Parts: sequence; structure tokens; C-alpha cells
Amino acid sequence: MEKQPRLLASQLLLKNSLFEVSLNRVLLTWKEIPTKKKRVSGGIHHPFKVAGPRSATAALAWIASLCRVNWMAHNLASEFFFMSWLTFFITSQGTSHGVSVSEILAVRELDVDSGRKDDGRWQKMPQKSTEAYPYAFTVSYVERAWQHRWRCSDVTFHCLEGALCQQWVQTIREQLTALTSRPKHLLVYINPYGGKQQGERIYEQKVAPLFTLASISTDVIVTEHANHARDHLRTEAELKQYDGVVCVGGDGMFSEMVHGLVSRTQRDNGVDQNSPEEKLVPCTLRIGIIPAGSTDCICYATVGINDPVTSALHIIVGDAQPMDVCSVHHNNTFLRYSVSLLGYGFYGDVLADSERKRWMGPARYDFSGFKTFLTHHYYEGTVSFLPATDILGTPRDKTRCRAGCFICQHNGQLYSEDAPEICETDPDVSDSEYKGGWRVIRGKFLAINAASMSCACPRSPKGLSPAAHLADGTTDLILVRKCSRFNFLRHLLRHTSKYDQFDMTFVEVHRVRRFRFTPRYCQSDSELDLRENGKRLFSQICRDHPACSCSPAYSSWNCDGEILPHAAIEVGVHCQLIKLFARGIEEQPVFEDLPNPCAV
Ligand SMILES: Nc1ncnc2c1ncn2[C@@H]1O[C@H](COP(=O)(O)OP(=O)(O)OP(=O)(O)O)[C@@H](O)[C@H]1O
Ligand SMILES: CCCCCCCCCCCCC/C=C/[C@@H](O)[C@H](CO)NC(=O)CCCCC
Ligand SMILES: [Ca+2]
Repeated sequence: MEKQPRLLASQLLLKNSLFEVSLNRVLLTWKEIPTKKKRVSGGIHHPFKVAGPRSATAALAWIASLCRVNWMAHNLASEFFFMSWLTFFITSQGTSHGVSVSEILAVRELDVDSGRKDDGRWQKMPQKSTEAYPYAFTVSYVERAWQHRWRCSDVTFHCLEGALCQQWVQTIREQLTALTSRPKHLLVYINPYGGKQQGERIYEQKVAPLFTLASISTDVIVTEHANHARDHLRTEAELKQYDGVVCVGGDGMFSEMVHGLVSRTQRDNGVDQNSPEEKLVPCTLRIGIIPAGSTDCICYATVGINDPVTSALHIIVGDAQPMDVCSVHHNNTFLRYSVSLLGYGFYGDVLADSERKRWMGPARYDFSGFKTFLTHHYYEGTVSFLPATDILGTPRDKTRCRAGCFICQHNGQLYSEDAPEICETDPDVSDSEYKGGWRVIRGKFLAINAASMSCACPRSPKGLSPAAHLADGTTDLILVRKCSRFNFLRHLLRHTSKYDQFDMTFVEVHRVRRFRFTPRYCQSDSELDLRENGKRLFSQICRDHPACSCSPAYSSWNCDGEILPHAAIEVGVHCQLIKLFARGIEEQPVFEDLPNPCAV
């Protein structure tokens, strides 16, 4: 490989040791220059970082957390694995450190005489360095912490001469300016009532200081009512002046951003959203999410954790993650967009019940989940779907959608080339048929779920469909047929363990491009409007169920946490319609892949 041109290389002082520091087009590296009288602070030569105010504590805390997890595991095999990995990690690391230029957040000169940084923050200066190396600059950069968290770390280099110090600062600033994907001006919407109602505090204390550090200017709107952000984006916002829009809230706030931005883009391009077959125009502005909601599943599945600082740093470095969006129609009328879960039956009923208990905060989902599980309602209807047979990947794959996902790239390419659909033949299922490439399945279902992405969240770290992809142009249609309460519980619990929730006789999963659902008791002429006429048709059902352990005729659709007004819907996936300030979940070293001995 061709060697990168060296832009700068100097011997600079760092924590009272001399380091060879160099910067090229992609990397800032620093490596300790061995001396006879090498100073090892506190007797511990910790391998995780050579400098920075929080490094030693962070390293110790990290080891402690590993030990705690290890202790909890009670598993000799994994313990041995942990310890060998830890030993390897400790012994294999030297004192050199590298930071990708794309993950440098800011650089600033340090006023050594006054001990004050030029951003007004105070810092204790080591006596030796101020005397011998009187000029200094601080580089802030992304450091990876536990479980996909990112943190802002600082390293301060001291120089002999002021000119050299300025040269370093200027060169790094030039490098950062050349990174065109980074946002400079953002429009931020804060929902003060999402999740635990901490949105404003989270933004002011954790996010705004990072945006200031990275010289990002913002216009901030604290929403005053539901759909405030959606309507502002759709009609009023002067989007040309922004490099992205950011929401502080949960999945509901993110959904508002998607609706505002997608509708605005279609309107500006003369696309009719009411036509289910219409190809939608992708949005150019990226969306950032600072998690402050109850489920935060979009954040969790695109970043790997629902952590405000991590999300802010992904925005600052200008990450871009494309995402599929499903459009939901009823009788050629547009209803809503969905990016995560479209759920009828169990998840629809959980949501409908939990909406009446918003005052409980995030705990409402646990309460309503338990209650809905006990009611054990099933629903009859017909599901028709167009299988995605021309693509890479299946819902039963062991591979996961991760940063730089090849399957998303490959299938996204296929979609943009408008590849013809290839249909399967010869179904071997008694209650299903094929019609022009569409498969039709009739039955009694406890749940019908369409997961356009994994839907991983703190409640279910692997998600509803662990192998689903963020940007492959498909959704995973999961059909859970009527079964005993015990079996349904086993299925639900498998969402929280390593076991396969699809490996059960009453569950099937299909990767699809489009699907339709018609409830059995659907009135074809005047389709029942659930919002206006929320009554369930118990009487009709009772005629079919003489024993009368009644299920209502209709459930509702949970569309990313919003209830849809119709039960009969048609859904189409729009490949990579939006982009997020994220990069997908990054692969982590070893310990994430260890078997979890606590799994059910
Ligand atoms: N100022 C406001 N007052 C009342 N409701 C609002 C306001 N701003 C936004 N909303 C609505 O609040 C709903 C819930 O918000 P949000 O998604 O932020 O939190 P959540 O529901 O607790 O989290 P999650 O969606 O992750 O479960 C959204 O659907 C949004 O439309
Ligand atoms: C009895 C034991 C039960 C254990 C079951 C665990 C299964 C958890 C799966 C969680 C799936 C979350 C899917 C995400 C959906 C979001 O678009 C939506 C908006 O935030 N959240 C909900 O509807 C909130 C839905 C919350 C459901 C619990
Ligand atoms: Ca998808």
C-alpha cells in the first residue's frame, strides 16, 4: 500500500514524556520516545491510552466492569476466555496511540501562562512542561468506551516554540475543514415531554457543549405540542440553510422528523404520497437523534446504544447511515411511514393499552405488555406478501447488519437498478397460495409484525428480527399463529435470550418487499374506521366461537409507536429513503460475542 504523505512530525511533550507525534491525511499518531529515565506514573503503565485526564480511571473502571460481568457469569469457560483476552490485550498494547483524523472533534491552542484553554475552560498544567515546553495545544477526539459508547477525550501536546504550536493547530484545523460531510449548521427540535421528560436537560448539559466545541451552530425549537416538529419541517422550515435536522426525544419524535422531511421532499418533487406504487424521492438532509425517549429503538439499532453523548459525536463527525422506510396505505390513501415496527395483534394491543397510561413513563410498556400477554387475543385475517427473492440475506441468517454492511450495499444497488422480481413456485403450505408472485396466508394470528430493521432496544438487545437490515429495501414479516399461552411466552422470552425466536412451529418469517393485511371481518365497502369506531365486534366473533373464549375481531396496528386508524393496510418498502447521522453498529472486540450464561 502506498504510504500516506507525512504532513507534520515533531517531538512533543506529553505528560512529561517526549513523544514522536505525526499527522498525515488520515491519522494523528503519537508514540513515546524511550528514554533511560522513563517516567511511569503511579507505577501502572496502563495500555489503554497514553494521555488524557480521564484515561487511568477509565481503564480501571473498564477492567472493573469486565470483572463484574465475569463474576456474574459464573461460567468457567467464559472466565478463562475473558482472562486470556484481557491478558492478551494488556500485553499486546504499547504506548503508541492513533486517532483517525475523521474522529478528531476539535483542536485548540492552550494559554500555558494562565493555565487556561482558549475556550475558557481551566486546566491544571504540570509544572515541568510549562517551564521547558511553554506552548501547548489540545486535540479533542472520539474515544470508544464500553458497549458502543463514544466519549470525547482530550490530549494536550506541549511544544518548544510558539510557531510550531500554531503550525500544528492550523494544519489540524485545515484537515477538519476539508471533511465536507461534517455538519456546520443544524436545526434541533427538543420534545420536553418524551421518555422521562429530560429532553431539555440532556440537550443543554450533554449535547450543546459538544456542538459548541466542534463549532456547530444550531437553531433550537422546543416543541409545544405533538406534531409541532413534523408540521414545521413540512411547511415552514427553511431547510436550505441546514446541513441536518436533529431531534431530542424518542422514536415518536424521530417519526415526526421522518414524516416532515419525507412529505416535504415528495411535495417539492411533485410526488403523490397517496399512490402506494409511487417511487418516493430520497431525502437529502440527514436526521440525527439524541435519545431521550422510552424505547429509543431507532437509536439503539443504528448506533448500538441509546446514549446522548454517543449520538452527538456521531452527528459531529458527520456519519451517514441510509435507512429503509415503509409507506402504509389504506384504500389508496396514505396513512403513515414506518421505519421500525409495524405490529398487529400483540404489539398493537400493548400500544393501545399503554397510550392510556402515559403518566407511567417508560414502565407503561412493561405493565401493558404483561396485561396483553394475559389477555392472549388472536386475530383472523389474510396476509399477502411479495417475497424478496432476488436479494442477499434471509431473516434466519446468523450475520447481523453492522457498520458498512455489505448486504445493505449490495441490495441497495439492486433496488436502484430496478431489478425484476423473481417469484417462488410450488408452495407446500396448506393455507397459503401464490398469486402472481404474491404469497397469500390466511389464519389466526397472535401477532403479525413487520420489522424493517432489527428493532433492537434495551428490552430486547437483539431485537424482533435480529438479522433484519437497516437499508436493504426489505422488511421481515413475522407471523405468530395462535398457540398456547405457554408457547407464546417462550416465543416472547426468546427475544431476550440467545435462542432463536423463529425456531418454533407456530412462527414463520419472510423477507418481503410489500405486504397487505385484511382482517377477516373487514367490511369491504365501508372499511371500519377504528379511530372513530373503536368498538370491537365481539358479537360477530361469538357466532363463530360457540365456546366463547372471545377474541375481539380487530386489533390495531402499532406503527413505530403510533396507532393506525385502519386494520386493513398495504405496505411497501422504500429502499434507503432517508439518511441518519449514524454508521450502523460497530463490531466490538471479543467480549460481546461471548455466550451469555444468563440467557433463558
Ligand atoms: N411538546 C409536546 N407536547 C406533547 N407531545 C409532544 C410534544 N412534542 C412532541 N410530542 C409527541 O410526544 C410523543 C412521544 O414523544 P417521544 O417519542 O419523544 O417519547 P416517547 O414516546 O417517550 O419515546 P418512544 O417513542 O421512544 O417510546 C411523540 O409522538 C410526539 O409527537
Ligand atoms: C412477558 C415477557 C415479555 C418479554 C418481551 C420482550 C420483547 C420486547 C420486544 C421489543 C420490541 C420493540 C419494538 C419497537 C417498537 C417501537 O417502534 C415503538 C416505538 O418506540 N415501541 C413500542 O411500540 C413499544 C413496544 C414495547 C413492547 C414491550
Ligand atoms: Ca430493511
